Amino acid sequence: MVHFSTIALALASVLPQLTRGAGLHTAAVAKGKLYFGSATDNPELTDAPYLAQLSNTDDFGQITPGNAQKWDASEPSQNTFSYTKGDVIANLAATNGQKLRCHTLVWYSQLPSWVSSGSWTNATLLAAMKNHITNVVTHYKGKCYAWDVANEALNEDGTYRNNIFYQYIGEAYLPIAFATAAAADPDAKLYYNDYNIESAGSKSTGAQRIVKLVQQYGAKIDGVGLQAHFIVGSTPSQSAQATNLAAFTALGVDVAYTELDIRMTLPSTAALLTQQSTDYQNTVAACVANAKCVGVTIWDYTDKYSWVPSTFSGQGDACPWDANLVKKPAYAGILAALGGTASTTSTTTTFVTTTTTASSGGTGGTAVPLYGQCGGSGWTGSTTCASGTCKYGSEWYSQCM
Ligand SMILES: O[C@@H]1[C@@H](O)[C@H](O[C@@H]2CO[C@@H](O[C@@H]3CO[C@@H](O[C@@H]4CO[C@@H](O)[C@H](O)[C@H]4O)[C@H](O)[C@H]3O)[C@H](O)[C@H]2O)OC[C@H]1O
Repeated sequence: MVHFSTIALALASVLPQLTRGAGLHTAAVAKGKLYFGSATDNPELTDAPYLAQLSNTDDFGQITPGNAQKWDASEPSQNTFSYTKGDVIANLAATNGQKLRCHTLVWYSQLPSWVSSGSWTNATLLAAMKNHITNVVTHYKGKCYAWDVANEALNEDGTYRNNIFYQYIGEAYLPIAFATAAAADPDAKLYYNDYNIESAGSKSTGAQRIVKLVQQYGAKIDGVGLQAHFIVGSTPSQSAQATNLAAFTALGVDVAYTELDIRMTLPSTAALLTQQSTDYQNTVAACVANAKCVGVTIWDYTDKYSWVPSTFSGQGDACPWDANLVKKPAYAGILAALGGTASTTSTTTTFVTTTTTASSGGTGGTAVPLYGQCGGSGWTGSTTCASGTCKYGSEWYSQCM
């Protein structure tokens, strides 16, 4: 049996576009994207190994605060602003040289009770919303690559969610929110962000309607964030996602996957992990194929800190790194979509996958996946792939070369 590294070296010598040893962000940039990133949250930043990997700019060129900038955190009582937690993550991004995606200004959830249960009129809620946006965006002015200005304004059928803002202000709250954010930080990219808009349908059409509404109002909207909280085996196909992305970008806005994770019903199996890898690969490949898809953010990188188990009972293992910070097959799927190749670090298993041409000239051609260097933390059994199989947890893999 020929060891995979022999094959990889041979291919690399005739395939000049291979990006040897690139991590996710490095590979994404090589594909013309601005970043590959991860959400994070303040409590987990005390976990040194977690923080080290989050700060690894080969994998992550952008971070997003998962909770620290939400209304309940940033303005817990009216006109009293709290930026301590958000500043920790903004400063981490600056220290690491990572972009910061800022999340989120106007959302029906995680509102302080003074907003959600307040006694409002059209004028008072409008003033409170504008005051919130102006203060928060001004505080972070110059630090946010992008703001999720409005989050989850739609029902599944594409109609407006009957949130407190819609009740008192009507649909105008959306363009007013965008205009207010633009006035406070003209350089930040301003996004509408939602889930279940990743393939064509009523909700995606509703999000396109919001883009046009904001544009018709004369306010700035730069992009649409597709959260992409997917389920293993039910993730939209690459072509369905590509078609959907094109419908947004035809409106003149950027797109980004902003909260990607792909959960499964536990316990995980080798088959589920393999399907999860395929689902991640298809999603990232859809972004790669659209020139106006600027990047992909995963909603935290490790199962150790994923929001999924606490929200969806019996489900989890949604991230590309497991709870021991070991890369799962999903990592290889993402890297394959980004055209990256493998490296091996001293602390984690890294998969070898490349998608490139088989022609000596290096143009055009067929995808050539190279799977799996077995070995490293989490792997047992044949850790060198010498026998053609290796074991992760209780499951054997047969993709080793
Ligand atoms: O610590 C966590 C935060 O991480 C968490 O962040 C939010 C998570 O996602 C966004 O909001 C959720 C999006 O998914 C919705 O459920 C969907 C229901 O339809 C299904 O088909 C789909 O697969 C599901 O994803 C949730 O209902 C939303 O809450 C939001 O943008 C993030 O801020 O927030 C809670 C904290 O405890």
